[in-house]
Amino acid sequence: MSPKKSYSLETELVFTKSGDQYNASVAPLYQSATFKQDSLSQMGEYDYTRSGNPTRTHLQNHLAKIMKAQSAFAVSSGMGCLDVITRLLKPGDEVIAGDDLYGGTHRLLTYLNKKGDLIAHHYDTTNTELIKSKITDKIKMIFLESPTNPLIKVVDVKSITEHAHKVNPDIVVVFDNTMMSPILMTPLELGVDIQYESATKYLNGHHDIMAGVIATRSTKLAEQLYYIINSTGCGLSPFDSWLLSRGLRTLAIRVERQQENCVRIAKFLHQIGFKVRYPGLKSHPQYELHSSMCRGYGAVLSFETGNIKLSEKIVESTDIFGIAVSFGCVNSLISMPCKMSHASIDKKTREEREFPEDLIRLCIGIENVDDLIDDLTKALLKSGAVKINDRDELYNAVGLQPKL
Ligand SMILES: Cc1ncc(COP(=O)(O)O)c(C=O)c1O
Ligand SMILES: N[C@@H](CCSC[C@H](N)C(=O)O)C(=O)O
Repeated sequence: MSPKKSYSLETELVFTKSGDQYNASVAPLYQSATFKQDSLSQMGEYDYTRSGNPTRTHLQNHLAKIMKAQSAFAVSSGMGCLDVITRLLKPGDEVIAGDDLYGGTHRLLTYLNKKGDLIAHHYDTTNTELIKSKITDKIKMIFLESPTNPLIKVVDVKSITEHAHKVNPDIVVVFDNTMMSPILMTPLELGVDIQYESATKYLNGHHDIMAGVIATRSTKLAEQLYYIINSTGCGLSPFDSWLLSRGLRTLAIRVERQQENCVRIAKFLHQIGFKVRYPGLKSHPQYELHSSMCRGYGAVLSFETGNIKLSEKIVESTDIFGIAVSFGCVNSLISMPCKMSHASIDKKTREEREFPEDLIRLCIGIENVDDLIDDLTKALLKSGAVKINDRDELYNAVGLQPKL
C-alpha cells in the first residue's frame, strides 16, 4: 500500500474522514457516557467516556495530524493541559519557566512551588544564553511560550530545546502554542517534547467552549499523559469535542483574516506614535527570530499609552471591540492585562518583570478592518489620547483614506 498522502495544512484542516458506518460527512456526536459490551470476553474499543469516546478520538486524530504529532489529547481547558503536564513531575523536581508566561500559568506554577510539588526558576527566556547557562542535570522540565501573552516576547525555541536535550535527553521541553496556533507554528518540529495550547482561543475560534490540547511525538510521554487524563477525568466532553472539530475546520481562513486586520491596526497605532508590541512589525526587536520560527504573526498586539487612566478611557470608549479577556475569536476584544487576564500575577512581581500597568491588549477578529480602525480612532479621540481635532485630520496625518 502506498503511504498515506498528506496535504497542505489548509486542506488537512478541512479534509477529514468521518469513519462513520453511514458515511456521514461530519463525524457524528457520541453523546454517551457508557458503551455496552458484546460479552464479558469480547469487550469493544470504548467502555466509558472518561477513558475514551469516538467523538474525542476523531478530534484527537485530526489534531495530531495538524500538529505533526504522534498523539494528541483534548482536555477541558488550557490550564487543564498544564495541570496534566505538571503531574508528570515528581515532588521537588526543578523546572525552568519563563518570567513572562500567561498569568494563569504563573499562578499554577507558583501554587505548585509553594506546596513543594516543584521548584520553579523563572528567567527571561528571551535571553537565550542565560537560559542555556541555567540548564543543568537537575532540571526536569522547561516551560516556554512564544510570543508571550501579552508582552509579545519571542523565545528561541529551537536553540534552547537543542541545548536542553544535549545537557540531558530526558529534560521535557514544554511549549505553550496558544498565541500562534498550529497554522502559524509547529513547535514539535522545532524539537519540543510536549506542545499544548488553549483551544478556547484560535483552535475553536468562537468563544463558545473551553478546551485544551496536548500533543507529543513520544510514545512514552503519550502513555503517561493518557494515564493522567483518564485518572483525573479531564478529557474533553463529547459535545465540546464535536464543537472543537467544527471550529477547527475554519482555523486557516480565520487566522489569515484576523492577522491581515491585525497587521493594519498595528501599523496604524505605530504610525500614530504608540509603543506597539507585535511580532509582525519590523520594529519588533525579535522580528527576524519570530519570522524564522513561524508562518505568520497572529492577531494579538499590545500597546502602551504612558498613562493608566488614559488607557482605561480608551478601553471604555470602543464600541466594536468588546471589553473581555481571551483572544483568537472571530470578534475583536480590548483589555488591560494588569486588571484582567494577568491580574493573577501580583503587583510586585509585575513591577519586577517590567509589566506596564497602562498596557492595552487588542485581540483582533474578522470584522471589516476599516470599521475596527474607525472604532479605535473614535476611542483615541474621545479619550484625548491623540491631540488632533477629528478623524479626518488623524487619518490624514497617518496617510489613511477615511471610510465614507
Ligand atoms: C497563553 C495561554 N496559555 C494558556 C491559557 C489557559 O487556557 P484556558 O483559559 O483555556 O484554560 C491561556 C488563557 O487562558 C493563555 O493565554
Ligand atoms: N479570570 C481568569 C482570567 C482569564 S485570562 C484568559 C486568557 N488567557 C487571556 O489572556 O485573556 C483567570 O483568573 O484565570
